[in-house]
Amino acid sequence: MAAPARVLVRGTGLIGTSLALALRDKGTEVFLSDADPAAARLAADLGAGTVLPDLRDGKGIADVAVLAMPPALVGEELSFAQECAVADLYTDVASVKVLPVARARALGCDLESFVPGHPLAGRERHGPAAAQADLFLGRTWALCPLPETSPHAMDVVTALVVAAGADPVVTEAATHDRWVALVSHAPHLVATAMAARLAPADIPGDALRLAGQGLRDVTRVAAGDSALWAQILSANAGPVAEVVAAVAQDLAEVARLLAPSGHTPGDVPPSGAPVAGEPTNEAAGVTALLDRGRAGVGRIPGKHGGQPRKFTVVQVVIADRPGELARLFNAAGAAGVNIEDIRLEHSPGLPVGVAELSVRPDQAATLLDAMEDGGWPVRR
Ligand SMILES: NC(=O)c1ccc[n+]([C@@H]2O[C@H](COP(=O)([O-])OP(=O)(O)OC[C@H]3O[C@@H](n4cnc5c(N)ncnc54)[C@H](O)[C@@H]3O)[C@@H](O)[C@H]2O)c1
Ligand SMILES: O=C(O)C(=O)C[C@]1(C(=O)O)C=C[C@@H](O)C=C1
Repeated sequence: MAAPARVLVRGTGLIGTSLALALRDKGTEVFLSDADPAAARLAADLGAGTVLPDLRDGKGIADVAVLAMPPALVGEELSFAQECAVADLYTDVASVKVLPVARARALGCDLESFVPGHPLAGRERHGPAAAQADLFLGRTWALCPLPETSPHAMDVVTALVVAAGADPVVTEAATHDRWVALVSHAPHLVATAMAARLAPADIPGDALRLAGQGLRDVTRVAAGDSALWAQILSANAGPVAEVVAAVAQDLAEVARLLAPSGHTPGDVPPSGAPVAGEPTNEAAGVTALLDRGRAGVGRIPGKHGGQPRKFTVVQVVIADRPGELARLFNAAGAAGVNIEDIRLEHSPGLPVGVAELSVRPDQAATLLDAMEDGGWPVRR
């Protein structure tokens, strides 16, 4: 089935605007609406569609309306959108499913036309400016039809998800929430707990200058929006608490193994105690957890191949001095290469960093040549 011809995105933040951009790429006519008019305007300025200032003026404007606001508001917004009859069918993108479904049911929404959904793709940034047209490429998108959901609604919303580049997976709302507790919500808390150790009062001197990619990988998602995550975690409290307790148990056990009784880390070991590096029962316990961890990583689909992206990333080493990025952009422009996105990997205090430039795959070789000609070290 082809992508729906007309889609209304209500809530034009990171997810709503990313979806709007992806659907526009496929020729869908997209209407944008947000409780914050500036967010809808910015999404429109980014090329995501046309602003619909008031839902009450949008009767019949879309085939599908996508609700992309925080989870606790989805029920009310579904009820309002259906009252305005803005679309034939409705879906949402909230990170939890039981709560919005219960709210929609309690409010007497029409559930035949509603397909609860959740893209398993996102970023630690929010708002329309963080949107990416290829955010959903190759990612899983959970669809949780209710007993009342019509097969037609499922077909059309599935076509929307496929048009966005994602891979639909059908599951039931409560099962979805249990699974995402393990694969998304608890991981967010674990990253947060680690990042919280980096508070200024706990950091000796310049310790963070030694931070490499490991710390960045482990803590990236902890930069997410606290208000949104507080809602997600409280809406999925039971399943998340279970996973976090199990992780805490593993960590407590390792802490116990690494700090044998009577010997706190940093002390001189008591005489007769094994010398660091000597194999011990404790080391075997730690290794067992490390092995379980390695096996777990191996089970994550796509982890090794990476997610397919629409753009090729070119890495360029740049000096940390004023005007360097401008020089880089000018050189790319002079070579006729359009930079679609940029990310800087840079450790504070170091004289160089790495600019990761996303470009269309057919422009990558030209950019690499231009960078080399300009004297920048590149990674081929
Ligand atoms: N951030 C992620 O990584 C991610 C991934 C998958 C799903 N989600 C889900 O997507 C939804 C949106 O998250 P986001 O990251 O795009 O957040 P965001 O903050 O970037 O965007 C949310 C937008 O909703 C608008 N909004 C708030 N209340 C509204 C209302 N009552 N009516 C209309 N608009 C309203 C806000 O003004 C904002 O523009 C959430 O339900 C979240 O759980 C987020
Ligand atoms: O990659 C990120 O930054 C995310 O936070 C994405 C992520 C995830 O855990 O995978 C987070 C919450 C969403 O509901 C879906 C996706």
